[in-house]
Amino acid sequence: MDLLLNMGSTGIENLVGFEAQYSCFHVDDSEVTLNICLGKEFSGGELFFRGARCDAHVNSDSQLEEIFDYSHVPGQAILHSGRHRHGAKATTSGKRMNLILWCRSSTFREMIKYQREFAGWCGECRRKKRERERLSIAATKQELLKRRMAL
Ligand SMILES: O=C(O)CCC(=O)C(=O)O
Ligand SMILES: [Fe+2]
Repeated sequence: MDLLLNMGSTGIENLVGFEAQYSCFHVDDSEVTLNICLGKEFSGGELFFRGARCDAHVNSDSQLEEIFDYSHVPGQAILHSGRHRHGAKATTSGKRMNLILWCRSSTFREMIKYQREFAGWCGECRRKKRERERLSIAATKQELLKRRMAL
């Protein structure tokens, strides 16, 4: 969500559209993806999301709270960050037709190279930052305890 909000101001200058064709786990070459379910009668084909990641962490594990599945509804669309790792499960019966629109912004791609605070949208960057803070607090507590004992 952070990524979607942050890119709002940069504008989209490039749109790529195609019919859904792959189901493997991936990130899109887009800032934002619009996935429109055109129908028809089908079962299966659920989307599964496993957390947004920057290039450095694209293969890292998912945390439990990042696991999210979505069942397509004909006539409805889903908007997601291109960096949100996802895939589509197999269609188990019928025919599913989805129109995918990749919205790209080269301005946004440049900005995230230089603006460190944008790293907050990557779940793994956030997790590592929290871990560093936890270790630093633990070390400070330990140090204070040692000093008190030495008095
Ligand atoms: O609905 C699908 O089969 C493709 C899903 C996908 O890759 C996307 O929404 O970006
Ligand atoms: Fe995709």
